[in-house]
Amino acid sequence: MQEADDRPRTGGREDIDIIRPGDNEHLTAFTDCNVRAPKSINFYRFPYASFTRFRNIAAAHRGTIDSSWVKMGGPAPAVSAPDATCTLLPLTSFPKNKIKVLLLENISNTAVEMFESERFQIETAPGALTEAELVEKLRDVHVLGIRSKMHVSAEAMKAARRLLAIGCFCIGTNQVDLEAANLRGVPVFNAPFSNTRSVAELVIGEVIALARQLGDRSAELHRGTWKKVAKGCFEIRGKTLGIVGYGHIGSQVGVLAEMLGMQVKFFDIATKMPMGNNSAVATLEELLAASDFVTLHVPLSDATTRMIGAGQLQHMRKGSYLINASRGSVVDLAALADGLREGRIAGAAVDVYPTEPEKNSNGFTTELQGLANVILTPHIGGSTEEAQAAIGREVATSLIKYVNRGTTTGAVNFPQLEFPQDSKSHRILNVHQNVPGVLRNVNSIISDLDVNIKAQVNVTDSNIGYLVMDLDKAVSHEVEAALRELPTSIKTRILY
Ligand SMILES: NC(=O)c1ccc[n+]([C@@H]2O[C@H](COP(=O)([O-])OP(=O)(O)OC[C@H]3O[C@@H](n4cnc5c(N)ncnc54)[C@H](O)[C@@H]3O)[C@@H](O)[C@H]2O)c1
Ligand SMILES: O=C(O)CC[C@@H](O)C(=O)O
Repeated sequence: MQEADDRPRTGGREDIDIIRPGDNEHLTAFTDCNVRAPKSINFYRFPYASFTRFRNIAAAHRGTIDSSWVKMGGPAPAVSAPDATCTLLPLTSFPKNKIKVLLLENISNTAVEMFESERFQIETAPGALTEAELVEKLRDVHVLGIRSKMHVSAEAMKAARRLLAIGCFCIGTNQVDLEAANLRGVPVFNAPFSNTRSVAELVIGEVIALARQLGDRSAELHRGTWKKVAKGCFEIRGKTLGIVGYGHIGSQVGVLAEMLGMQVKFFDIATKMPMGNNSAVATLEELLAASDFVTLHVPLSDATTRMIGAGQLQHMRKGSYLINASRGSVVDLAALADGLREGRIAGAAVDVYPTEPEKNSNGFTTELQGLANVILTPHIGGSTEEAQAAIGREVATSLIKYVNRGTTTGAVNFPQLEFPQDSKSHRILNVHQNVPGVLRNVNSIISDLDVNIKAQVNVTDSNIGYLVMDLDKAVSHEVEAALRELPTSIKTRILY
């Protein structure tokens, strides 16, 4: 939502002309701010002027009064001490302080501060919610922010009548029913590479830790057992690292591993440019058979669910290691536990699990607990201060740009659109079913109303179309109302 040119103008220490004191009230108000960017009005109350009246004036200016400033009753204060200060918001099509943002799972303060500076209402919670709790919360939420735990189902979205957008403050978006969101006109944003380096560094650390059995040695000493051994411990120099999924994280791991003297091979379903001396292999089986360490960096999909099971573990070299920091369901953990017990797999580092606790305080069990040379971490691949701050900034920026301007660049389930808006026009955003005849109907509304369109862009995917129109302020509300009525319309908004 953005400032309109025709918002109430106030000048430096000038009376505000909409204030008309009643017969028995003497109320003056003026602002200390300049004409182009008014920020606040100070109210000076004389006998009989009521707080309600202040509030009404503030509301007329799309402002909010900080009530702690209000001193009711008593003698008129000196002019230098205002009774109340009304903070002005820019006049928008939907007041920003009515936009409700729900942020779950300990989302970084960087994001919270960005939403605060937009004056959105923010509610935060440290963990994920149950589906029933989410449904209840989503009733009046406009923007939902989650990380990897909160599952957002089609059912939960049904109740979310006001939901404009979802932000996944992470890379993975498998926790959201993306198609249901698309069909409801709700774009989903993520941070595709803000935690890439953090995951890659964790994986490199784990390669060394597994090769030297660091987890076990450390645990033994914590228990008071001194066990100085070289058997079964190796340098990683010259060993082969096999990377499954050579995207952002996989390729970064490949670069770092090569710097440490490893040979790097990768398998990806897409053709990828190898970094440095990394080389592609044609099949997963070939990769598994050629690697001393196998690390998984695929997204969760039908094809990757249980992509490493008993059969694939049989293809791995005897005494090799497996690292999974992708998604829990990519590996059959029972089969991995068997492989580890039998000694075919010499060690594993696992960061992600098919089922993970919703909150930090909840208990956790896995079939891998108690096995030798197994490093278990609680889904911390992206959990560094650097990554969380960068993710907070990136996803909050996308959400704010969508709320304020309708920009969908970076949305993972939505037609992509971004173009600047001329401040003299209003912008209408219309998400509609992608069926024949929609644009004909839109254009007939426009020609009936004799509207001057300044810009019109329609982008589509297989389900929906996203139409953005900048047009004359004088007719924008009529056009918006007519578009809303079209049976093909899913969501229609107006911005100014
Ligand atoms: N542990 C953590 O904290 C953590 C942090 C970030 C990301 N992740 C997970 O890591 C995954 C990968 O992240 P990324 O940024 O590298 O994603 P990416 O999209 O950049 O790369 C994924 C790669 O996997 C490939 N791929 C997809 N399906 C495949 C298949 N069946 N076989 C082989 N290759 C396949 C893709 O072509 C792509 O190159 C994310 O989807 C997320 O689930 C985990
Ligand atoms: O921090 C998280 O919750 C998720 C991290 C990771 O799995 C991701 O998808 O980015």
